[in-house]
Amino acid sequence: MNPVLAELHDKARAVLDPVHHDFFAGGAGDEVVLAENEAAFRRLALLPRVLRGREIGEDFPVMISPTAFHKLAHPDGELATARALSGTTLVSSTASTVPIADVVAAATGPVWFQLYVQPDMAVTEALVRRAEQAGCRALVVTADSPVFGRHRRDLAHGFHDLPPGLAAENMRDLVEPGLRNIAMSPTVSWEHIDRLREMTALPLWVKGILHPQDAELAVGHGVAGVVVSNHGGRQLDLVPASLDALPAVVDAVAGRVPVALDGGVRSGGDIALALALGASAVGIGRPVLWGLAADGDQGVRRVLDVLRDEFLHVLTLCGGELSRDMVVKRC
Ligand SMILES: Cc1cc2nc3c(=O)[nH]c(=O)nc-3n(C[C@H](O)[C@H](O)[C@H](O)COP(=O)(O)O)c2cc1C
Ligand SMILES: CCCCC(=O)C(=O)O
Repeated sequence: MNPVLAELHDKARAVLDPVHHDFFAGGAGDEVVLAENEAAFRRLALLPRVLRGREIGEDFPVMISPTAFHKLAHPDGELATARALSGTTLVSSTASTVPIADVVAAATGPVWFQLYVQPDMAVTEALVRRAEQAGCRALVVTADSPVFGRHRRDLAHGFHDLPPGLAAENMRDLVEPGLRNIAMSPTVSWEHIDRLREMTALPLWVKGILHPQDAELAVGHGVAGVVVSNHGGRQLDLVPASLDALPAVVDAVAGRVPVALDGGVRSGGDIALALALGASAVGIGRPVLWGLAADGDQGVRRVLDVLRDEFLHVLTLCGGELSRDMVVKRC
């Protein structure tokens, strides 16, 4: 892990209510997948190419993955995260504690809207219109959550509601006045993806793909991209590390749409490994929350800056290009 990220996590742990720290840090079940997401990177090595004789560009293929409830981390919540982007894309959660229009207004980079499809499609449509009117550039439908994950740390703390004064603001006054809960439903299907495509011209990504046949289905349903993700180990605690699931999805998609990855990315080297295995970009979840809790927008900026600097350094050391033949197992 990049030491700056470790330092920011230490600082976040010191300032956060332990219940909120554990909400951010925790995973589902025995937290096997949570640990595996990071461990998977340590099992791989990169074989650099040399003497390629080229300067590298400044492209930084990183997005901020959608995470809920930023006001639990910092009083400015998602506004602080949005201010820190300087060109990086923020995927803003349905469960943000700031309305999406305010997130976009504060943003210094593109904002995409992460959508939990609501079984009442009138509610889903109202969310989509809200995201469109706010100026979001894409929708990211989270597909790995037919039901809430069971997070033992939250259950042990009895944490199931936001404290008074905080709410999932995007869920206010949709269809009718008042605040709705975010529903997760096993009835959500590819048919909803088709309906969303008819409903909006925004590019539609699907997040939470692990099985190559689902990647194939996603392409068949006309998505603009897929995100290989296990929700940071917060849903099914039986799945592979997202890095280990990546190559089969990349093969199934075969270049037809971009394939992003999130889960366990903690250094510039991790970004390079994911790209070498075929990811077009990576998403960062918890480290952004640690930066936010430690130091608001400055902390988030620091996370992005150290990852950018480290990634470009690793890329230079690798000869400026990354491909699957450069990845080997450590023995
Ligand atoms: C506290 C927390 C809240 C999250 N909330 C959402 C969410 O609202 N929507 C979503 O699609 N994913 C959510 N995720 C999953 C992240 O988008 C992402 O897949 C995961 O955090 C990536 O792993 P990382 O934290 O190891 O970088 C959440 C993750 C965390 C840690
Ligand atoms: C309704 C909030 C969902 C947040 C989430 O996706 C998570 O905590 O992993």
